[in-house]
Formats: sequence, C-alpha cells, structure tokens
Amino acid sequence: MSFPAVRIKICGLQDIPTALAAARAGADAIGLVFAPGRRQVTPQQARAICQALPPLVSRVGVFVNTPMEEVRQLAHYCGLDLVQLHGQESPEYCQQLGLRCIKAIPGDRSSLERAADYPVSALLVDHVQPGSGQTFDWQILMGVSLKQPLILAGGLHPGNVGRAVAMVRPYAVDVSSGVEFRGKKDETLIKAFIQRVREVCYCVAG
Ligand SMILES: O=C(O)c1ccccc1NCC(=O)[C@H](O)[C@H](O)COP(=O)(O)O
Repeated sequence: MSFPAVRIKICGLQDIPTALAAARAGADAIGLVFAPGRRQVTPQQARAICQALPPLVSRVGVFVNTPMEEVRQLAHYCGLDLVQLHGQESPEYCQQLGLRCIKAIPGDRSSLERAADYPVSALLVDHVQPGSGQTFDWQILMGVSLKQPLILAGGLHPGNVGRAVAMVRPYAVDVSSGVEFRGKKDETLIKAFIQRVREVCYCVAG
C-alpha cells in the first residue's frame, strides 16, 4: 500500500547552512518566523536565507496579527512564496492581502467548523500554542473533510510523524521543535524526520 507523497515544511529556520541542509534533505518548504519569539528572524536574515535556497523550495513567512502592508512589504523584500498566519486574521484579511496564504488554526472543533470561510491555499492545523512542540488530539480530524489542503503541525517529531501521517493522511506536515536539539535546528533530526515521512508514504517500514 502507498499513498501520495506528503509534503514537508521545516519551520523556524534562522541561518543559511541549516536552511540549505533542510533543502538537501528533501524539505519542500521552509518557514521563517517574523513573529516575536526565540525563532524570530530579521528581514535581512530572512532575505539572505531566501536568496541562498535553491529553486523549487517554497519560502514561507510566519506572521501573527501583522498589519497587511507590513506583510506585503516583507514578502516582497525577502522573496516569500507564501505567508503563514497564526493570529486572529479574518477571512477578509486573507482575501485582501493579495498573497498566497496558509491560515493556521488550532486543532479544536469550533476552529475546524469555521475553517471553510478561509480563502487560502492551505490550512495548518496546530496546537493552540504554535511552535511549542505540543500535539493536539489528531482524532479530532477523523471524518473531517476540509475544503483546503491540510497541513498537520504541532509536536511532530521523527518518532511520531509516521503514525500521524498514517492516521491523518495530510497534504503536508510541518515541524519545528521536533527537529531541534537544545533549542537549535539539528540536521540529523531534520533528515530523520523527512526519511520517516517518506518511509510511511511508501510503506517501506510501517
Ligand atoms: O515557532 C515559533 O516561534 C512561532 C511563533 C509564533 C507563531 C508561530 C510560530 N511557529 C509556527 C510554526 O510553523 C510551527 O512550526 C508549528 O506551530 C509547529 O511547531 P512545533 O510544535 O514546535 O513543531
């Protein structure tokens, strides 16, 4: 048995060598966090990472309740392909932004019920505290058919992503904390994560 290849996004990258390592390992997309926090990058760092990456790796900027014009300017300056919105951005905000959007929502019933309103390229279903390395109950996604492609996030790591993919069958998975060691992205963990996703898709092991 096999099922379509699940895309992989490695989020919270902060330097060129690690971003290149993620691309070499087979990441389809990388995330650059503009929201305040320990993974925040400056516009200059983000632009340098975007310019260094090879083609066909999507550059995603992560924002929380940022004014539209600021998001547009940063997307243009850095060369972002998509923006990922983790705040209370409305469906109208996503529509008016004029950029390809991923809307992040918490993995709970009421958020999933409102998801259809969002005119976005994909929905990222995450733990209520993004970037915290915590999972939500994936069972909530069983029997839910979303209009938009589903990106599964929240507490994924090489040890649980196989089970998550087999159970949820998402369009893509997103990881940050689960490929870090002592708070820094770790190339070995990134490779292990990507390999595990590939294995489960082709049922080499599981
Ligand atoms: O990572 C952050 O610091 C962050 C801050 C504010 C909003 C979003 C943030 N990260 C979002 C991500 O894309 C994470 O990859 C996603 O929430 C999964 O994180 P994790 O549970 O650590 O794998």
